[in-house]
Amino acid sequence: MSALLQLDHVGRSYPVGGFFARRQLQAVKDLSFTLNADRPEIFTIVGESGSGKTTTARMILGNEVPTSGVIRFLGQDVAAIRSRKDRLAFMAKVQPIFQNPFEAFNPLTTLDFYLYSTARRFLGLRTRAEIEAAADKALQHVGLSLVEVRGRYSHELSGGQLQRIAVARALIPSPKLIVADEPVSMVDASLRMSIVNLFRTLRDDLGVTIIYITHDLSTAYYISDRVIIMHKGDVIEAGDARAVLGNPSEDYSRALRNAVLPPDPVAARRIIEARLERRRAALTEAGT
Ligand SMILES: Nc1ncnc2c1ncn2[C@@H]1O[C@H](COP(=O)(O)OP(=O)(O)OP(=O)(O)O)[C@@H](O)[C@H]1O
Repeated sequence: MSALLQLDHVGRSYPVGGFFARRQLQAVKDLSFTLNADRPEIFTIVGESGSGKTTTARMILGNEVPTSGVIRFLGQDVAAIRSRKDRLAFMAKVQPIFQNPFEAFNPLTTLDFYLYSTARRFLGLRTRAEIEAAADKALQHVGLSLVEVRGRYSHELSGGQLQRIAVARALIPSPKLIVADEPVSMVDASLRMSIVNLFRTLRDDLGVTIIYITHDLSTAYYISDRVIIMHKGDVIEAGDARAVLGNPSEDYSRALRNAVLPPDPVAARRIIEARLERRRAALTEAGT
């Protein structure tokens, strides 16, 4: 078996109470797992708030360096990637999807711009026709098309549609791994299943492995192949998703149920409205 991603006794601690303080908060403790390069899967990390999920995602994406252990992507130590060229090559293969699609896109920039600039940056495309073809192809994979998206702004679309566009953008460089950190918690409950179903399609049709990070036990149960459950930085359960999530032990299943975030599209809208307002005010003040 060749490993796509290997976490080998990975830990991450932070000083508590100031930089020179002796106490450390162990956000992630001794985490090990391997994703197989030959078998795309949906690998889910479930856990209540503060259990270390986002810290793990940030380390896998190379945005945070482990304080112990090593993360290897296709055999390469992620923390040791230094040059701009190597970093770009890594980012092409490992793409993130973030929680809040309303924050991922600048409200004053049309959405097609993000797709075009990703195609230019990662694929090195230069002509308008090539760039548009790459954007359209990626959008088709998520059930959209360039005709539907061209010239539109984030506030014109729902959270579910925006998250699809975020997935399309991530697909442009043909990644091997997508790290999706709470990708449906800001999406209307009725649209969540369609987004997680999309992850299945990406796994099956494009051979992309997905690391799906969530509080949401129902979508986790529905789409995951394997799951780990984290609690205060530790993995307290790991294995086949049906076995682990179908039969969780009392304590943590209760803790997780309590931790499930309500769908909050209203809050997401409020964030975007406030950002738009701030930008409009700044533009007016600058006299433009
Ligand atoms: N940069 C940092 N400095 C100090 N402590 C941090 C930092 N990042 C995370 N932590 C702490 O590490 C712990 C794990 O945080 P993390 O964000 O990884 O958890 P999580 O499971 O993703 O939670 P949530 O679902 O609320 O995002 C928390 O106690 C958090 O406060």
